[in-house]
Amino acid sequence: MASVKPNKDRGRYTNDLSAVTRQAANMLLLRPLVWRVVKVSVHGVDNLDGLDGAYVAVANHSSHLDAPLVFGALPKRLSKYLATGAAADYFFTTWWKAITPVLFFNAFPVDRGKGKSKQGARSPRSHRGMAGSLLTDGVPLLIFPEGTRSRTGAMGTFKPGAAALAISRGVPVIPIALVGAWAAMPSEQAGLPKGRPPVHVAIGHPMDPVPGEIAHEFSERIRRQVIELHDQTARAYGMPTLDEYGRHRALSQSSETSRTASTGKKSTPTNPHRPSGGS
Ligand SMILES: CCCCCCCCCCCCCCCC(=O)OC[C@@H](O)COP(=O)(O)O
Repeated sequence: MASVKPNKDRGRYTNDLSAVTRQAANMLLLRPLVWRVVKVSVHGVDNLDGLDGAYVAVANHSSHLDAPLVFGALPKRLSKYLATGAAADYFFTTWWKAITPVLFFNAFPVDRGKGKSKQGARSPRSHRGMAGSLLTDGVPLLIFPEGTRSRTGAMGTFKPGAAALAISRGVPVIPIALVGAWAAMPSEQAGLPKGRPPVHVAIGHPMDPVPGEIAHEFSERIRRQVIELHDQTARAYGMPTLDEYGRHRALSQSSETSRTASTGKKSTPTNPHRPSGGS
């Protein structure tokens, strides 16, 4: 059963001193670093005029730049207490892996059903209820509903949890599309982006569930809105749309199938925005 103890475990997410320190660390350290290694353009901040109180921000996930991009793009009044859902099996296995997401992004653990459950350790399902409790406390959430970074640039399916949370707590969803983040820093790349590639953060109008809408339906509507924001921006700046990434993946898969059949060797996905043979 859930082992979240309300005040002990959640107090730090609403702590004022932590919030001010986090904002300063983001504004003075991480934002300048990220804005230096990629050329960031933010669109649609006006769509958030008048938005107050808790919300769920939902974005496509393609790189480790994604959380810093969202924190750096949102107005300060909205990012102050923002807490980011981070994979428990990836970021919360040791204190040193948790330190960056917790200090900069107010991260809370999300279970993906992965990871080993050692005796005495938290089970892979022990953080259930945490996100809902934070929203109830008035803490806005940043959730990447794909649950994993894109390996190809295309967008994956959305888990309906973010939509379900917004419905159950009666808060709006802010749809956000991150364009160019995969090309800038794909998951297999160890270092920082090279050549200051362009990245766009497109923020949409807050979305409310319509009466009677169930989580899967709302989630699908949010996903379509993220795709729309992504592709409108991508077309405007001559960058690949999600469909183009999807087609490229399909082509690579079919050419890989024929290559594997003839050579027995496997290849990794290529980046349609990079010269072939580039690192
Ligand atoms: C300029 C470089 C700046 C680098 C900052 C690094 C900060 C990384 C912390 C981000 C924490 C946000 C959590 C994102 C949501 C999440 O946890 O997604 C899972 C993946 O992510 C890792 O799993 P996977 O994609 O499956 O390998």
